Order: sequence, then C-alpha cells, then structure tokens
Amino acid sequence: MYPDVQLYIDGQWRASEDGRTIAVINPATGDTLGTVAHANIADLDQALAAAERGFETWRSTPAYDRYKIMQKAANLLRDRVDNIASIMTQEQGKPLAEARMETLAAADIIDWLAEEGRRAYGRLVPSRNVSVEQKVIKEPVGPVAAFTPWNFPINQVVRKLSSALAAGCSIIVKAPEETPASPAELIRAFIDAGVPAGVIGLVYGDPAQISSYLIAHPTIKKVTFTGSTPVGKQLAALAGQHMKRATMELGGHAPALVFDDADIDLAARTLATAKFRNAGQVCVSPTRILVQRGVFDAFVEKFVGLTHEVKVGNGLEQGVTMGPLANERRAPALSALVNDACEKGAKLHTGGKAIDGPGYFFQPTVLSGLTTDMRVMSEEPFGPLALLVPFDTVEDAVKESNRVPFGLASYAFTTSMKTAHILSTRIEAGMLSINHQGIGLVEVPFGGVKDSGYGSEGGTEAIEAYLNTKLVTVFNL
Ligand SMILES: NC(=O)C1=CN([C@@H]2O[C@H](COP(=O)(O)OP(=O)(O)OC[C@H]3O[C@@H](n4cnc5c(N)ncnc54)[C@H](OP(=O)(O)O)[C@@H]3O)[C@@H](O)[C@H]2O)C=CC1
Ligand SMILES: O=C(O)CCCCC(=O)O
Repeated sequence: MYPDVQLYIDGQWRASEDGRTIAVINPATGDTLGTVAHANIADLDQALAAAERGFETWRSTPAYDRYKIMQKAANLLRDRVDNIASIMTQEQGKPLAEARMETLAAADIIDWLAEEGRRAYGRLVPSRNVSVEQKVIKEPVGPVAAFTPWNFPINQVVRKLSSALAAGCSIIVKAPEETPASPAELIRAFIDAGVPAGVIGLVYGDPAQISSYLIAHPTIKKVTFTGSTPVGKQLAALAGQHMKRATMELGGHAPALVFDDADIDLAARTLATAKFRNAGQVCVSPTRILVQRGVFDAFVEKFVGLTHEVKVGNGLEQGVTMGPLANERRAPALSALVNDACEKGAKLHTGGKAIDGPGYFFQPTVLSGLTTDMRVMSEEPFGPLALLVPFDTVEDAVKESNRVPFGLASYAFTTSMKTAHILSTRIEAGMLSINHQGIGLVEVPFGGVKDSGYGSEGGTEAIEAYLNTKLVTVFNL
C-alpha cells in the first residue's frame, strides 16, 4: 500500500493550508500512486516559527539524550524496513534489495552520527598569561533548511537530518515531490522515537518557491542541498547573498581509471555493478571509464558481457537488478546524449534506447569511440550509460580525468603503488577509491570540489558543518 503524504509541521502531520496536493507517479508503470501535500507560504511561516522554538528545545537537550532518541529512531527504521523499502521501490523504481539496503544503511548513518554528537568537543588553548583561560566552544549553528533529491530518497535526507540533530540544530527538510513517502517514513521514525515538536519540519511543494523563501528567511542559519550543479549554483548564490553557511553536494562525471597492471575482472565487475546501481542515477556513478590501451579490448568484452547480465524490470519483482528511471524527464535526456554521441561517430556496443511500454525504462548502454566534443563526455548522464575510453599513459589519464568542471568521485584500478600515489595527489576530486568501491560509508567524508560543490556529508566533517566555533577568553581576576 502506498500512503498519501502529508506535511509535518510543529509536531503535526497535516495537509497544506489550502489543501493543494501533487500526484505521485510509479515510474515502473506510469500509474498514479497517491498524492503529496503542496505547502504554501503560510505553511512555510508556521514551519519556520516551529523551527525557531524547536531549536531552543533541542539545543538545550543534553547530547546524551539526543543520542538516545536518535538511536531509537535507527532501530525503528530497522523494524520497519520491509514496509519502507516497498514504498521506496514503488515511488522511485530501484529494486527492492537496493531500497532495503538504503533503509538499513540509513539506520547505520543515524547511529554513527548520533555517537558523533556526543563527541562534538571544544578545546582549551594554552594561553600567554597564566590568569587567562581560552576556551573553544562548539555550538549548533541554528535552524537548517535542507533540500534533497529523488535518487536516494532516504539517504539524501538522513545524512543532513542526522548531522543537524546530532549537532543540536532544528531542521526543515524540503524533500522530493517525486519520491515523498519514503523520506516521510524516515522522519516518522524520528518523531515516534521522541524528537520534540518543532525540531523537524517536513515540507513539499514548489522547490524554487520554498528554497527562495527559506534561504532568505532570518530564522534559517544553514543551507544544505543535494542536486544538480545549475540549481546548486543558484542556491549557493542566494545563501551567499544572505550570508548563510552552505553545503552543496552537486553533480559528478566520475572518471574510473583501469591500468594495464590491474585485476581486470575485479575492475569490470566493480564498475559494472556501480554503473548500473539505481539505473545510474547516482552522483558518484563511474561514467568515463578510462582503460589503458593494452587491456582495452579485453575490458570492453568483459564489461559488455556484464552489461548483458543486467535484468531490467519492475523493482518489486524478484531477480530484477535495474529498475526504471525515476521520472519521465530522464529517458529523453539520455536518448539525446546517446544520439548526439552516435551522430558524431561513437560506437554503440549495447543498449542506447528507451524501452517501449509503460514506465520509464532505459536499456543499459555502453559506448566507445568517444571524443570530447560529444555532449555525454562533459554532461552528467545520470543514467545507465557507460563510456569506455582508451588511454596510453598515466599523464593522459590524469589529464582526461581533470578535464571536466566536476570533481566528485573518482576510481582507479592498479597494482602499482607508484601509480596509486600519483593519482592520490593529482586527481581533482573530493573522493578517490582505488581497487574497490569504497565511497559512501558514513565514517568517511563524502563531498566534491570544483563544480561538484563544497562541504562534506560524512566523517567528522559532517557534523562540523552544523557547528559554529566560539572563542571564550577569560581573564581570571
Ligand atoms: N547530486 C545528486 O545526487 C543529484 C543530481 N541531480 C542532477 O540533476 C539532473 C537533473 O535532475 P532533475 O531532477 O531533472 O533536475 P533539477 O536540477 O531541476 O533538480 C534536481 C534536484 O534539485 C531540486 N531543485 C530543483 N530546483 C530547485 C530549487 N530552485 N530549489 C531547491 N531545490 C530545487 C529538485 O527538487 P524536486 O525533486 O523537489 O523537484 C531535485 O531534487 C540530473 O540529471 C543530475 O545530473 C539530480 C538529482 C540528484
Ligand atoms: O548523491 C548521490 O547520488 C550519491 C549518494 C550515495 C549513496 C550511496 O552510495 O549509498
């Protein structure tokens, strides 16, 4: 069963003030699943006033008590995983196994960040005068506005929500209208665990209206956004105009470098799994797979073979490994990229087309023969599209990796320590994973550089983004 989704404002699940709703579509069938409430300005004003009060309550709740409540929320999520995963698959399309994994990973993220909240230490700095005490104190930054996308409906919320709560902030989440019910279930777990009224708000509606209103509002002290680079730049500019702290987790175009000396089977298996996970709608998805010329042909054969093993279908069905694209916009966008590349001489090894019938399915696609004038070599495909590109030297691979304005994830496969060292110093990316897919765990940083944004949503940096640093210096008379 799929629920109609409401707003959560000031401790109440409720409709919007004017009763407006938006339809939610199942991307596997094109059918309407239900509705989500559409907030208006009056709803936002109530959410802001509640967040102001909620902040006062939550910041004065001891870190240990906040940790206990968050742990309870994590356990509720684990108890409810079957129901939540089914809701997520219906609204987003990903296979049930991936939806379960995302939900259980969210519980893990809550646990880790809850613990981290207990370690938001300040420090004492040795002073130049024995009568002076210099204290560095960490304080919650204040009410947060968070904007999250549809590709990981729970993961994108839970990192922001848990970091904010662990730091002692209140938060208003503008979750995605296309996949609203699973993030609502995440928030329900926190509410049922005992988070007080006003500490969490949940709204949906017109993204541009909500972001421009919340970011500019004096109540909001911190902005966090995951989504495309063009929208991220707009929101970062608005945050800058109002001097708000911001975290921007934006698009990527990840290079994956496979060297002659690598374990080619491991590289092909790891990259194919990462590429087709969530139908490629992942900002850290490997996109430009750069393969050293000596192993290029062998790699292409293995990778295309693995692509043929991907089973596309409704994510609720057993055995399906790739669901539909999450919304109607993606298939035409992907077709345009493939057609542009093929018209300019790319070789299509497999796939390349939307699949006929109901739902927004696209064939797992592999291209080679690519040149940098093809749009797909510079635009984030955000779909099941792998680009295989040969290279000769480490220098060539580094140059191609760094050519695009993005700098989020990168991958490499090599057994040479020297090559690994060169890459770790020369690749322009926030994350580099060598010989495995090691990106996305809560205990390690997650974020980009260049047009992929700034700030980190993992590791100790995650909570730091929600804390102000204050110096208190006392001359003891
Ligand atoms: N880094 C990532 O994880 C993501 C990257 N993207 C990138 O964006 C591309 C296009 O995605 P698509 O959804 O069509 O396009 P958009 O760029 O319009 O939207 C991306 C996300 O940003 C939100 N958004 C859009 N405009 C605003 C705004 N003015 N204020 C606040 N939030 C806003 C959307 O919210 P809503 O869902 O409510 O419409 C959505 O969640 C993808 O191909 C991909 O490259 C997209 C999603 C996630
Ligand atoms: O923002 C993204 O697209 C990546 C989220 C990564 C989530 C994960 O790897 O589980």
